[in-house]
Amino acid sequence: MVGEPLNVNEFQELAREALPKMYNDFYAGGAEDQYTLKENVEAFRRIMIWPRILVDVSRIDMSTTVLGYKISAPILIAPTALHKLAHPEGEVATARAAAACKTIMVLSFASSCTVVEVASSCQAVRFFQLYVYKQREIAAVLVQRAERNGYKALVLTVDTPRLDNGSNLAAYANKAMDASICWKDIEWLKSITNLPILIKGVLTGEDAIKAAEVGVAGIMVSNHGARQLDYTDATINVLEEVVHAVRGRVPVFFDGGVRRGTDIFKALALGAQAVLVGRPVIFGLAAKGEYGVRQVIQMLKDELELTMALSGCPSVKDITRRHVRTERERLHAML
Ligand SMILES: Cc1cc2nc3c(=O)[nH]c(=O)nc-3n(C[C@H](O)[C@H](O)[C@H](O)COP(=O)(O)O)c2cc1C
Ligand SMILES: CCCCCCC(=O)C(=O)O
Repeated sequence: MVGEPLNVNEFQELAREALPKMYNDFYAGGAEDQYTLKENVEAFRRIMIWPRILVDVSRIDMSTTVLGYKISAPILIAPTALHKLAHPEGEVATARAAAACKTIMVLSFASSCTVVEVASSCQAVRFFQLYVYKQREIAAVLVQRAERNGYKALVLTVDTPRLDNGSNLAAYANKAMDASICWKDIEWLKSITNLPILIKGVLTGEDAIKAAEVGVAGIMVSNHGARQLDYTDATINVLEEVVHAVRGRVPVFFDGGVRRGTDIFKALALGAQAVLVGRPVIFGLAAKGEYGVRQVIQMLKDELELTMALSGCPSVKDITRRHVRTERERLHAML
């Protein structure tokens, strides 16, 4: 590739050129046939935007709040493992980019920089993503360390009772992590922390209702970037079911396949409070370190701002369900 990347997708090619094949495969790949990996992106393309005209869009305000923390735009950094494979500065560089962009980074449990290194690298709101060891006392130590170091929420990832990529990391995780975790364990987690708990990996209305009932502070609709169970539906296709089931009791966040500002607009229109971005951040980091992550987030912000202006939405609150039509709705309208 020659020249500067023009959009987030072009960072994937830059990362492929920069990384050893094994690392790139780890970051870019999905589970098995990679059907859901493709669908996470493709499903966005089947949702159309219905713009409104003659609205004053001379000023666009993308800011929003997540668990009470103000951020510049509804775009968070998803937890992803092992950033030092992408760049020697690893998660510290990603955290600095998040701070510069005034957004929140969710630090992966499998971070290659320590919780303390990342916390002391810059001022920003950070959340900590958790997998639970069979030895619960280790989980308690990790949670309390995150709390002591100023992380503001726990993100419990629940779609990984087993990891599915055949790597040594997966073998280790399968041995060490607790596949018996179930709904009652949310009570246990609440008993060892004062932090709000978000649950990541919800894909059905039924589970969203249970999550709201056990008192989580937020729900993340996610299929783990299509790295776990192949042939789950694209996350954008299940978002609305979750939003309806939750009935506003807790905020719903979204990830999977977000590559354009229009994708973010569509997710917000379907009820997400904010989106999280996984691979594009790693691709930015691999291509250009901290600056690359900043560029990726800035591109998404610029695209979202343009989409809002052209759709007649001066603030994120103005983005409504009426601003998008799903494929099903368009087919239905033909009858
Ligand atoms: C290389 C890689 C590593 C990941 N590691 C984690 C992890 O450690 N914890 C976790 O909860 N999710 C992990 N995820 C899933 C992301 O948090 C997120 O759900 C997903 O990447 C979103 O999809 P996207 O990559 O299409 O944006 C990982 C994803 C990738 C691509
Ligand atoms: C104990 C390490 C677990 C690493 C899991 C990384 C991950 O979630 C991924 O998708 O890769």
